Amino acid sequence: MSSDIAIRVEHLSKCYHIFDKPVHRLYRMLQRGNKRHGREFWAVEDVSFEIHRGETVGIIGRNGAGKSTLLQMVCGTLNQTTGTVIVNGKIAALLELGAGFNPEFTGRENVYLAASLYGLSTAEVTKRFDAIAAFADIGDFIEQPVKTYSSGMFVRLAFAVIAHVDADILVVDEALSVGDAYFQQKCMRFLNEFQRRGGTLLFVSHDMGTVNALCASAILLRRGSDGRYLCDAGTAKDISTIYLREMYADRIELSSIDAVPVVDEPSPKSTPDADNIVDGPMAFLAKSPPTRFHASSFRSDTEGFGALGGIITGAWFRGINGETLTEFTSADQVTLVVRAHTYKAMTYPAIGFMVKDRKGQYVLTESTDSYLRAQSITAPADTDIEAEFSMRMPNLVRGEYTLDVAFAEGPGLDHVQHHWLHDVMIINVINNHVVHGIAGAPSLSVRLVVGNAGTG
Ligand SMILES: Nc1ncnc2c1ncn2[C@@H]1O[C@H](COP(=O)(O)OP(=O)(O)OP(=O)(O)O)[C@@H](O)[C@H]1O
Repeated sequence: MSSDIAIRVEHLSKCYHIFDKPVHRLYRMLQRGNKRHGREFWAVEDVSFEIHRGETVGIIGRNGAGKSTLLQMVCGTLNQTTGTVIVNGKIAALLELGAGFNPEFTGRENVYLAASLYGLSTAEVTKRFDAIAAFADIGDFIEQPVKTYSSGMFVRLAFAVIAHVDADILVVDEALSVGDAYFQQKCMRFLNEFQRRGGTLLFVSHDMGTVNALCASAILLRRGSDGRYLCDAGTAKDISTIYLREMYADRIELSSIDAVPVVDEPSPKSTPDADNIVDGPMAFLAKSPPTRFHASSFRSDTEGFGALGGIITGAWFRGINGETLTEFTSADQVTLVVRAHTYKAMTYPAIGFMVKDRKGQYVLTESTDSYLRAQSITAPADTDIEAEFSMRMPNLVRGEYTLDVAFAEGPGLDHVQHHWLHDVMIINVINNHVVHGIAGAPSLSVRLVVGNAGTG
């Protein structure tokens, strides 16, 4: 196999035997495969593809499409019925909660057990144990049997192990990333670094935004309308477009079958809300509902880096009366204050912030640098500096976000990063009307004119 191929799958299939009653499985075993009992179910059929080293590939398909079955065969934890899998390099996977763990063993014992399955010697695990425990960050639970763990703790420990076994290929099911926002950001940083070092990543996801953000290419598994099993590979953009098109095509079919004419509801014409009627009987105007935000307090014990000529010491949202805000909306004028402290005299001190979504993508960033560069600001040693960013927050899609803050010195790209702190604050966004993309348009009003469209 060419040395730049990490995985080659050829005509791979998996057939399960389904039995209506448990006893039928026994009959079949006793009668050496007599097919009278049970029936065959092909979970994966005649799949072929190649993945190059260093590629990040999204594995997509609806529930039951065969993603886990395929990847378990790729990882060697499930035998195929037919076909071949060739893997070039060490592969580690986070596909099933608790796979490779013994529930009766403690977290520590399971680290040794799981890492040994990836070929690490006891001495090698001992050398890495502290780093694994620090990554998992589950405190004293590391000495408890894993059967007492929450699913979040399981994932933390399992991810910590696969992050420390020097895998060349990682297989991660996004559905298992059930950790909190801090842990999720830690995993995303690890995966970004793994990609940067040339690792090959297979990422199972149902979220096309994530697939497009993380992956260059994707593989789509499904059964066609004629019942044939299909596997398409291509760019993430093309494959996610096929997936969404097919999913919505099905929904349109369903809704047209299910649609029942509604006769009792008032027609738009008779809507009694006079505020909605602007000009003419068929024009409707609505105000965009504000998005609600909840901001946690500042946390300084998070991961960070920098030359430490100064440090970030605080960050909070402030209202127009100077009060600290934990709850606000997109309609409110708010100020994000970021405070730093200098340990040395600085020329051009600059402070910036970045709001990240759960996948680690920056959705909102700002810095004092581009606004204040011309003003040649200096700051003596041992001084507090505050940056104030006054704004209205955009209508971000519902979810959990985190805030990174950074303190640098020097203009533009020619700067020293003194302190970059990850995830100093969690920002929860409650938005019931924006469901796609990153944010809703900052609409002043939304109007629908029925009948006279185009007349002004
Ligand atoms: N041990 C088994 N015996 C019989 N059928 C099985 C077995 N394991 C999986 N299947 C079936 O194989 C099909 C593919 O399952 P698989 O778990 O691979 O799908 P998936 O794409 O990973 O789904 P999801 O997105 O829900 O995790 C499903 O119809 C499932 O019911």
